[in-house]
Amino acid sequence: MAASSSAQLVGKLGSAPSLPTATRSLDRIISAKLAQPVTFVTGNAKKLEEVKAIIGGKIPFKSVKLDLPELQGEPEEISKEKCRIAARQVQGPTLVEDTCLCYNALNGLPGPYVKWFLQKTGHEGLNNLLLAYDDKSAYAMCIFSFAMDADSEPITFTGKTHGVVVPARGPGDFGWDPIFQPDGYDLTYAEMPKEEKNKISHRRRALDKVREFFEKHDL
Ligand SMILES: O=c1[nH]cnc2c1ncn2[C@@H]1O[C@H](COP(=O)(O)OP(=O)(O)O)[C@@H](O)[C@H]1O
Ligand SMILES: [Mg+2]
Repeated sequence: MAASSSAQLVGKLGSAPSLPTATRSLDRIISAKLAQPVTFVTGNAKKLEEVKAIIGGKIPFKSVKLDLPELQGEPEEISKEKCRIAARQVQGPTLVEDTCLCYNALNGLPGPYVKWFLQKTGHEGLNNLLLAYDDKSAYAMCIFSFAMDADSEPITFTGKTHGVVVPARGPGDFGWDPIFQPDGYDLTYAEMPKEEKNKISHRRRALDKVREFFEKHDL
């Protein structure tokens, strides 16, 4: 979807012969950049769905399905390292993201390791981790990393949404969505209409920053 909309955009820009010269030359620069869209690398179909819904058509990107190895460490470094590995394969502008669910009572854990906790212990296990604490507050965090190519240092864009961890409610088709209830809502991410989640989510907030960066640098 995004790939085809960027192709349409390139097509549109390329067929504007009646524009003033200054605009035309700017168009040429933009067209040249759009000719090589950003490759969003992810092995997670649900993430891709949301990224498309949030920035599809706004940033020219295509996607490649690839499960990348993840370093252990601080969330920002994990995302950056994912990006370095991905950029070597893409050989061009590369975007990746890593997502964390961070419990305040546990100083940010499970954080980047939530994937393995979810896989091994499910929603119930993720709730049980907080049994010993009154504080059920948490934040969802998404860190996108972007690199122009394999030789450039990735830049990161972080988005956070604060909320509480609750017993699972709602459809279970995306990760820990059923156990995360964002502040100001009576609904978990899973119970909210997709469009609503995409307006306030950690992913949306991070992607707003990615988009600002692309706009600022005329990419
Ligand atoms: O927006 C979200 N809602 C619920 N679960 C999510 C969301 N984003 C990522 N996850 C889940 O959080 C875990 C950590 O994500 P990570 O970024 O390492 O996933 P990936 O390796 O599948 O790309 C995974 O289990 C993923 O499915
Ligand atoms: Mg991860």
